[in-house]
Amino acid sequence: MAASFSPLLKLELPEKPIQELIKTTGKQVPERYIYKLPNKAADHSVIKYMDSPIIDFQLLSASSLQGHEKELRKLRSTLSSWGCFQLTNHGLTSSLLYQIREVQKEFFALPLEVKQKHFRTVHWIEGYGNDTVSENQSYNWNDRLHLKVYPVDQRNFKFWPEDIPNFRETLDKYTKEVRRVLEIILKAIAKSLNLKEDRFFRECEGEQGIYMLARFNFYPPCSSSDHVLGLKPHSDASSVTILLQDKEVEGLQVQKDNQWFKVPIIPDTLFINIGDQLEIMSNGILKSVIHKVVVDKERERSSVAIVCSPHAEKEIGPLSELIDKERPQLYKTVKNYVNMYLQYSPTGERAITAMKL
Ligand SMILES: O=C(O)CCC(=O)C(=O)O
Ligand SMILES: [Fe+2]
Repeated sequence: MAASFSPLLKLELPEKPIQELIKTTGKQVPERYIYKLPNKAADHSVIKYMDSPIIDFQLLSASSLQGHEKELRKLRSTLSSWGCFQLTNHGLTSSLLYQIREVQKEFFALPLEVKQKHFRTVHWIEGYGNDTVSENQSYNWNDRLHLKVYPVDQRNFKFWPEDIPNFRETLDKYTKEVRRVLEIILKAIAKSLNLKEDRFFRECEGEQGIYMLARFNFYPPCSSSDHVLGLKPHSDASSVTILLQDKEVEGLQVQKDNQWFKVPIIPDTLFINIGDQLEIMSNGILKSVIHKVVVDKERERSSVAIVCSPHAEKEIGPLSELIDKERPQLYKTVKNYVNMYLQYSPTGERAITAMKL
């Protein structure tokens, strides 16, 4: 059975980026940014660190290596409990990680007149700006730049800053490297579930190529940081998200068994999380992790997420190999899940809940 969509909501975008807002409001947090639910989780001191294992990319990629099978078992176990892990030995050089962080820094440091040439609209996320929310929902304390990076012919250069000389080249290089990692990760995940190695990869790649969106997140500091959230609790719409955290400033937290855990910063690792679409395809074996971002009182924080999804026209649903008597089909099938997600998330509800049978 295919899922149906709720009617379009009235969506709102903040008038100004936070970076501009804080120039005029000083320490006062505007009402619309105050996160209304009890937000004890913003208190770093009482939250433990996530202790999911670190996964070694080299061991995942070569079946000939001793330790490959063990790493696959670790992968399956962490993805069905935490829904995320930190990846080491991925082959992205420190110099490339430095460069992508540098171009990001340069973008957010550009004057508003320049950045606003790349403003997003209320109708679609690509471009510079905050997230849309529906009436009465609070805004995230976060300025973002979203850019389609793959397939290459889908790039919309009007959103790409031309004032930063290395921007295109760096993002292009970064995308290629993340795609390389993504392919191996998707293959390893399939193997870990005893599926054919290319099962998830082909499902995501389809005929049109996997869809990759780069999301540059920038969280200015907020002196009343326990009243705001950089990102409200959410799961990603993606199959898989590959995230480069800030080098120094923590903020990302993940939920497991209704408890929040801080994600530690481990130099040069990538943080990988399962998104809703892989939870659906795996018939609920893999968990699309709920996560949020808290804001630092004094220091700005940045991250670069690459969210990877099948093409909108590709119908997705639980794989037949993962449905049986013990594990009946848990989710409907759907086309353009991202669109469905974008209709639900401004309300604070999870689209994946509507996908359950
Ligand atoms: O900034 C982070 O660490 C997380 C970003 C995130 O969750 C997202 O972009 O979906
Ligand atoms: Fe996220």
